[in-house]
Amino acid sequence: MKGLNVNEIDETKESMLMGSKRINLNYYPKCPNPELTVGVGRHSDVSTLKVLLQDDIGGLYVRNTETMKWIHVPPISGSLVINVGDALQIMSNGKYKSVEHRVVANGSSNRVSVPIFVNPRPSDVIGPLPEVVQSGEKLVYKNVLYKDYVMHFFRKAHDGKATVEFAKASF
Ligand SMILES: O=C(O)CCC(=O)C(=O)O
Ligand SMILES: [Fe+2]
Repeated sequence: MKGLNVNEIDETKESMLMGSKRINLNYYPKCPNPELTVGVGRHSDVSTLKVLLQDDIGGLYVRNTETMKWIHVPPISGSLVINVGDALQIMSNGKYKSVEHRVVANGSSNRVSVPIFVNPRPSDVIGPLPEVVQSGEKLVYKNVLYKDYVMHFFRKAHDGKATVEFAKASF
């Protein structure tokens, strides 16, 4: 938060940054032809942050934004993978970028993943934090009701980093 000029987290900010949590339970049965199927299609998470305890199976890929190449996250059992999500991209006015990722099933093992999503509350209106834009920088994102943002994400198929366009400022 220091990198965003935020030195104090009051109740409103606490709610916007971490007012609700969600846990997903993902099961990827072993798949004889992983290249012919989709584990989880490419997307960014709608959360502020996501925390995922790793096992030794692997299958999570993240996208390098410069080369656009997919990088396999090395499965280090017991380590935590922490992803920036769209809510933090919006609140940081684009300084922190949510990571595009996808999941490929494994050819020889079943895999279970249990990501923990730390989110704003559904009733929070999120937008670039005042501390981030106090120097007068251009607003890249507008204020959106977080519930509307999440509904927009779930109404469509996964489509990479397109969800965050919903919160793009249009002026
Ligand atoms: O299973 C994984 O490694 C990640 C799953 C995921 O991206 C998600 O649940 O949003
Ligand atoms: Fe995800």
